[in-house]
Amino acid sequence: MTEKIQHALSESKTARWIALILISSTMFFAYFFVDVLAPLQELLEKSPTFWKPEVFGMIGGGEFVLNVVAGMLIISGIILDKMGIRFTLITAGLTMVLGASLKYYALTEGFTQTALASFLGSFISGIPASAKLAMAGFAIFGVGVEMAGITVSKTIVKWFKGKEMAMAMGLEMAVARLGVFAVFQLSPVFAEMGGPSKSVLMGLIFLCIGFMTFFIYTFMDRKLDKQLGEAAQLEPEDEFHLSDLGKIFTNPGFLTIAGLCVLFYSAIFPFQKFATNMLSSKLDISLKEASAYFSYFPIGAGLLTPFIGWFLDKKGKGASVMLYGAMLLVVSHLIFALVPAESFNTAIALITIVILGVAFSLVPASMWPSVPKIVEARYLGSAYGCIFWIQNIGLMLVPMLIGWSLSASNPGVSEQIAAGVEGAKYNYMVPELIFAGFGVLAIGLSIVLRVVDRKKGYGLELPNKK
Ligand SMILES: C[C@H](NC(=O)[C@@H](N)CCCCN)C(=O)O
Repeated sequence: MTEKIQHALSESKTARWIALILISSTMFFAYFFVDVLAPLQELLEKSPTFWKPEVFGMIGGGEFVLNVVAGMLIISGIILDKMGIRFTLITAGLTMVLGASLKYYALTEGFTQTALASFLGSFISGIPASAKLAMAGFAIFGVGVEMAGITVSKTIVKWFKGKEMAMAMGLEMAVARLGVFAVFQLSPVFAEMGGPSKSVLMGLIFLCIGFMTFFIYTFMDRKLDKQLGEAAQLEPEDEFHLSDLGKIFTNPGFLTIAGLCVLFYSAIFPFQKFATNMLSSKLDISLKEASAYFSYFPIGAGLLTPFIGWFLDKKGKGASVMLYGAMLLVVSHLIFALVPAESFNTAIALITIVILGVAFSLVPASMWPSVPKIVEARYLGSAYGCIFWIQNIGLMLVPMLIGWSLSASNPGVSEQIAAGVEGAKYNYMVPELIFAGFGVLAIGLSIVLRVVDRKKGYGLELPNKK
């Protein structure tokens, strides 16, 4: 058995990194598709789609609906543990392509002529038929992309456990964040060639390439399992059972990390949706300029993440790194909230974005490689699924909370903006204080995590590399 493991494909550095490149490429295309409409809000408000900002926001949240409400993320985790990595990667890839195709079809001219369009337009008239179908497609895509996310995490653990695990996870996230950067640069260019549907079509084509890289990876996965032979086969008592969900939800380490995850990411991903407008209001610059400043946030954070991962593999200190990340999160949101617009300038904005970017590298780099240390391998997929599920609840609800708080703390401003009043803009102090509040709670949970780690001996402060 030991000999088999010694000769396994995963012991070859080249093979491990090729496996990582293949699965990370899919995540690049997947994250590209997630935000493909984000830079096109203004275009979509016009003919032929006529999507109002609320409709646009609702479609953004649609990504998480099936995962949260129908519990699809928990089901995805169970599928992963029961059916294995290859089956789940293919299912996730096909689900993403199916959902993306529906979203594309919703934006085509052909769809407007169909009976389905007439039917979808016959109820809730405030939401156009195209938006309803696009939201359904995005919800299906959302199931696929989150299923892909948990499967990729489990795959990295399979190849890199005891080796460069955190660095590999950091690199995968870096590649995914490059996808976000790429879409902010390219989607407007594609839209200039043929409207939003062209951008979505390009995103769909990219996803098909991503499906191919997942597919190619499955051959490596099969080979690795074959080489490991019975070493890879679980004993009957090692198989996943539904009752393991109970073990996950009563594990104090899991509960603390899941709480930390929802609080931290609620102050990052929903913030990304409002950041351009916030910077443009506070710095009194155009949306285009503000968006250009902010596009460096995901790429900067992404580039730093593998280095933090490398440090965690060598030196450990994962739980402490999560605490420092939460602290930086609070500092940056407090600067955005409390520095008055008169004193806020480009330099302060950039420094604050850098601080937030560092937080966005520290926490993900240390959080995801910590999960295999707190749960057993046989239900690792379900544990990732459950954490993502809890996180998705926040990602679905927080944008609504922020939108509501923005309107409530700026009475009459949206009407002025709609009426084209010169100089009308939002003050983001209250939403920013809410984001900072999530950070304060995350600091509290990071401290709890260090205590739980010491008590239970998870080894979160130990290096990953043996
Ligand atoms: C690895 C981690 N991914 C997630 O947290 C996903 N559940 C959410 C992705 C949302 C994309 N709009 C990450 O990217 O840090």
